[in-house]
Amino acid sequence: MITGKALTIAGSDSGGGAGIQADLKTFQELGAYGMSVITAITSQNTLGVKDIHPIPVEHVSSQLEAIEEDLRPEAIKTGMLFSVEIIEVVANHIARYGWEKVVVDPVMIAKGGADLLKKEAVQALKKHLLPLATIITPNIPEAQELTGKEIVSRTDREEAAKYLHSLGAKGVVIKGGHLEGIEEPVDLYYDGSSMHEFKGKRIETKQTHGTGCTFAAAITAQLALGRSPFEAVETAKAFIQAAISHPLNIGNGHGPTNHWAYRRNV
Ligand SMILES: Nc1ncnc2c1ncn2[C@@H]1O[C@H](COP(=O)(O)OP(=O)(O)OP(=O)(O)O)[C@@H](O)[C@H]1O
Ligand SMILES: Cc1ncc(CO)c(N)n1
Repeated sequence: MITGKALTIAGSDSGGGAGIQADLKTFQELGAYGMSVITAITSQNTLGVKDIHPIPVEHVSSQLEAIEEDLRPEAIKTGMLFSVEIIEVVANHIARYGWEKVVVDPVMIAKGGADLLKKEAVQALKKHLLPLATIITPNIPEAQELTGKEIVSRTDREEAAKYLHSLGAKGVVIKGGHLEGIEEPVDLYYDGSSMHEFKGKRIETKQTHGTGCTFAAAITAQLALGRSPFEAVETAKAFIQAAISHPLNIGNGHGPTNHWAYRRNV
């Protein structure tokens, strides 16, 4: 029976626009039951990240165990994982428990420039987590980091998607929020056999804090509710478009997106 239990394994954003908070709000809006494993606590607002407190690995591990014991998730999402140790413990548990429908958002750098993943942890993410991914959702700078190649053209994006698929990710979405010189924010989706472009309408705004988290969380909620990966990405694109199009205008920096805009159809 599908009950829509969705788990986010990510960092806490005290400002509420990204990380665990964005994920849980998105799960709720899309009708999934939200659960969380917190990997790090960030002191953060729309102006930037002030401090990061990683959670000891033993406690990341015990959160994962508590969930498996009683509330087996139907889809999971990983966000900020911060260190090699946390990546290893998360990947080990996912593999051991046989958790399926895994959305990997390879969070690396916050909008203000803070490192949310240590540089040396990129290899661990590729080695341990990518092979478990149902869908990986890098933005352009993350895709460049994961492939070691500059990404400018559509062909570059296609090659990056194919490379990440060859490392074990069943589906790859190269997000287009950072595409320069291209008017529309096109997200390229590759499922191992065909490429599909999900097109959006670019909104000129600073209110884009947590867009990546929200997008990946929407995919996760849809997978937890039994939708196909294609349908999940399609709905996530509509969800993030609505969330960016109806800004809340709070905070003095990169404000959060509006998580309730999609459901309330404003
Ligand atoms: N200005 C914009 N207007 C419309 N859609 C956008 C805009 N910016 C990003 N998007 C969309 O939002 C989603 C997230 O993409 P983006 O590339 O911004 O992720 P990200 O860089 O990982 O976000 P973050 O690191 O802030 O959480 C994608 O579907 C992208 O196309
Ligand atoms: C905790 C957290 N995760 C992810 C991001 C990326 O948006 C952020 N700024 N903070």
